[in-house]
Amino acid sequence: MNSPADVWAMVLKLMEADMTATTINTWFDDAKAVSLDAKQFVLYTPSNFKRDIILSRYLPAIQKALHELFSADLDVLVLGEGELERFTAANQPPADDNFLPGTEDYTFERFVVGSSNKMAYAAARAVAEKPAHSYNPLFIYGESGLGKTHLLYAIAHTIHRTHPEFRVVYIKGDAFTNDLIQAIREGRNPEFRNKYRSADVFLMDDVQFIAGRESSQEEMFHTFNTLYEAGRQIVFTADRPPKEMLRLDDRLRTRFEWGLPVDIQPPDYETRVAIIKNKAIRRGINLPEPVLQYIADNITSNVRQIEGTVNKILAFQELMGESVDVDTVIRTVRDMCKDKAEFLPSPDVIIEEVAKFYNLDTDAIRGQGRTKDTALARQIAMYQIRRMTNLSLKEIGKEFEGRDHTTVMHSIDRVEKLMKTNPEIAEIIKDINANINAHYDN
Ligand SMILES: Nc1ncnc2c1ncn2[C@@H]1O[C@H](COP(=O)(O)OP(=O)(O)OP(=O)(O)O)[C@@H](O)[C@H]1O
Repeated sequence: MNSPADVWAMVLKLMEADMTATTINTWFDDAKAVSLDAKQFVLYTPSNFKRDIILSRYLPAIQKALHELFSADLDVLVLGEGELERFTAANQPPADDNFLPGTEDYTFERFVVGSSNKMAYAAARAVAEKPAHSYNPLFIYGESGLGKTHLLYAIAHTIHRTHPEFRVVYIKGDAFTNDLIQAIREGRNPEFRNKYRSADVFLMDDVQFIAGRESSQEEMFHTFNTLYEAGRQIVFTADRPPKEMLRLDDRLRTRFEWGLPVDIQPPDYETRVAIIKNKAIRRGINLPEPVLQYIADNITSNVRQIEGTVNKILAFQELMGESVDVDTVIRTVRDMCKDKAEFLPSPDVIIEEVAKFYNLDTDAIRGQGRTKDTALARQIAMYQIRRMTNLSLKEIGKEFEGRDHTTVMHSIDRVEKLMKTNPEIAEIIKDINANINAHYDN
């Protein structure tokens, strides 16, 4: 079935036969199709004056065009200023739990608190217990795998339990961007807006992904204002504080800083021990003290990695049915570290991530695409492959339809220079880097 926007484009085309282009431009330039079903077609124009003219003069023409398209008589509803929000709210499908993250593991009770995360934990709890009372927005930042998503889910679950009537919207920054692109493509902008702007609690994970993306930032700005003015709770997480998001709009940056920015640091030794104990005990296993200490001493920066190690050891213990000794643990931990050191991303993944970042096709990057963006994306991809793999210049050239090794060298040179003079490029490369590494997180 065609989208309402497609149908509206066809209606305009049909009406062109009976109307001048000026008439169409004057009365329909900012009209947008809102919805279409078997009985009704809904149109919106931001001006009440235009709505009245459309209704009094052009309704029969629209109905006639629709009849030609569908061989059926459809009701036509034309919405004016302020009516769109009411219409979408009234016609919205009942709030479902799709927006609510599924996992029950991520609760406050299962979050181990230590000096590195106690501020973030306390702020998240305060927000969950009294939404929109204390910190709004709450902005939690820190490196990957330190518990930001865990806290966000915990907020979602707590509020869902205490206020089942609240609409809790959870979305990742990149999913927001994708959703927006799709909504624009399908002419579903009002639906998109309504989905996010009608939230009682709005949780956005990894908001850094919207930085540098114009339409996402624009949408976020209005979403933020609507929610904030309506007194709704907003929480963001990101891998860095707002002031370090160089490609973020200033007006968003200031808003992100309005409430409480709070960081999560890598856990200290005591917290690491507590996390390991906690994960083991929940699986009904008591790890001997030296084992705990060995893991806590050697896996230091990332809770996700600690979890991975503990899971491996517990699986081993469950399989063998006996208590693990320190030697086995040492071998497991060494293997984990060795895997890390020896792992090299593949050129395919690197090119794929650069392409995704620039919204390009991988073929365009590998091949002959000549736009400014494609050329820069290609140079960045070459630079990243050189930096992240062991490939020679010649081998890198082969990845790009057999380009010469001097071309590769010049590209890498150019990116290195750009990184020194243009902080935005340095930031973009950092982002792409993180996305590439995310493929290999365990
Ligand atoms: N303090 C903690 N207590 C218990 N588990 C934790 C703690 N911190 C993190 N974890 C666990 O570590 C894993 C990684 O955490 P999480 O996904 O929340 O990280 P993140 O900061 O959102 O990372 P990313 O930025 O990569 O999404 C999860 O399984 C989470 O439950």
